[in-house]
Amino acid sequence: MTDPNAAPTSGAPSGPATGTVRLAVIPGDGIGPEVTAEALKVLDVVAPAGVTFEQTHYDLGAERYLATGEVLPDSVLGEIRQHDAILLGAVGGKPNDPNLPPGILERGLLLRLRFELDHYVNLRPSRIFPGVTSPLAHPGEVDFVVVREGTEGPYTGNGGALRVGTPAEVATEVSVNTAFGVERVVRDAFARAQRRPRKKLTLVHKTNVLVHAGAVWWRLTQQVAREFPEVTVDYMHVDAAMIFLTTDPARFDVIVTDNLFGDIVTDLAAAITGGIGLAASGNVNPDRTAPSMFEPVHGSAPDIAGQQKADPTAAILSASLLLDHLGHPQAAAVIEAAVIADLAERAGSRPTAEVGDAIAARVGG
Ligand SMILES: NC(=O)c1ccc[n+]([C@@H]2O[C@H](COP(=O)([O-])OP(=O)(O)OC[C@H]3O[C@@H](n4cnc5c(N)ncnc54)[C@H](O)[C@@H]3O)[C@@H](O)[C@H]2O)c1
Ligand SMILES: CC(C)[C@H](C(=O)O)[C@@H](O)C(=O)O
Ligand SMILES: [Mg+2]
Repeated sequence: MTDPNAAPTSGAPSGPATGTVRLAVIPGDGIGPEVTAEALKVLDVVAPAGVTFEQTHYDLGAERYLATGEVLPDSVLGEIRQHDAILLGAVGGKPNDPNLPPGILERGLLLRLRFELDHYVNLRPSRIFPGVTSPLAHPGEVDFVVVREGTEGPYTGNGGALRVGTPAEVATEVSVNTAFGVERVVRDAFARAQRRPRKKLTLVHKTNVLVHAGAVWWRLTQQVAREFPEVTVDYMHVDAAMIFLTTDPARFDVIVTDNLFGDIVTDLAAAITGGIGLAASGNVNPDRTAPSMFEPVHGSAPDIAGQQKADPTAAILSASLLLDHLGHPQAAAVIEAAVIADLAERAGSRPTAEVGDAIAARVGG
């Protein structure tokens, strides 16, 4: 999916990657390998002139953990760091799978990659493509992007538990919000809003209750807004945002929000724009100090894994975001156009590989 916001200031390529693009591929668990195979199929046929992808596949995920106890060895992280970009399928087992310690793959693998590679912009575009049915009766023209903070909030692991298993148990999961972290993601979101036709930014938070974190977000949003006088700034409490996302999603242009709110907002955004199988994302390091990582918003979907029931469109659109990030907007647009054409003609469900074949054929043809 073409990032309509690629810009020279933030989140944008410093120049097209030519020659060999080193791509780290982490298919992961459940439907991850199934959808990743289709994204790679499409990347194969779209490879922009003069560019070849040199893929390194990493068998990180539940199987490796269960066989070896390894989640993300430092040496592997070091190797991944040497790549130009990462394509990830999904990781994790069944929710509350007794064979996997809670969060072992989510925290130990996925979040570790996002944190160590400084993916502070978690970019999640939402759009209702022509021909796609939204569960909303009158969704209107929906085309917004969520800029979810990716390295802070309640995700940092700043917490603990006391007297576990007793009636006096206490558990904390502290939300970390640094001025540095908030300001940089807010500035990135403003820059994206500035480049979009509607030039509107909505801060989504809960400043009426989370008063400390909320104050940092609110103040820095106001402050950074002065650098972007053309951008209209709106604010919405996250609970009210859930109302408007379902009653009038067309009002949103760029949403900026913290890590946890962004996680929740983007699953709803996916649902109202045709389903989780269509929702793409980029974990972007706008400063390019490490490779960015592209992945569908969805998880490993253990309930449909191994059955060729997964929709690979989100993974394919994530590959499009990847190309755009690497400085190939035209190739990215070709993939997006192929997806749009395929979506317009979809009738009934098709096996995962058939969807990939159909999109790859449009891209190649
Ligand atoms: N980025 C990631 O790797 C990521 C993201 C979310 C969840 N997870 C992990 O995935 C596992 C399952 O989590 P969950 O069930 O909460 O969320 P999920 O996104 O895997 O699945 C939610 C529902 O959406 C459906 N679904 C998901 N992707 C689909 C697709 N491409 N096509 C059609 N239907 C699709 C599933 O069948 C399921 O009914 C957990 O271990 C969770 O931690 C990983
Ligand atoms: C699996 C989990 C760590 C992850 C998140 O919460 O960010 C997922 O839900 C997502 O949306 O990518
Ligand atoms: Mg999520």
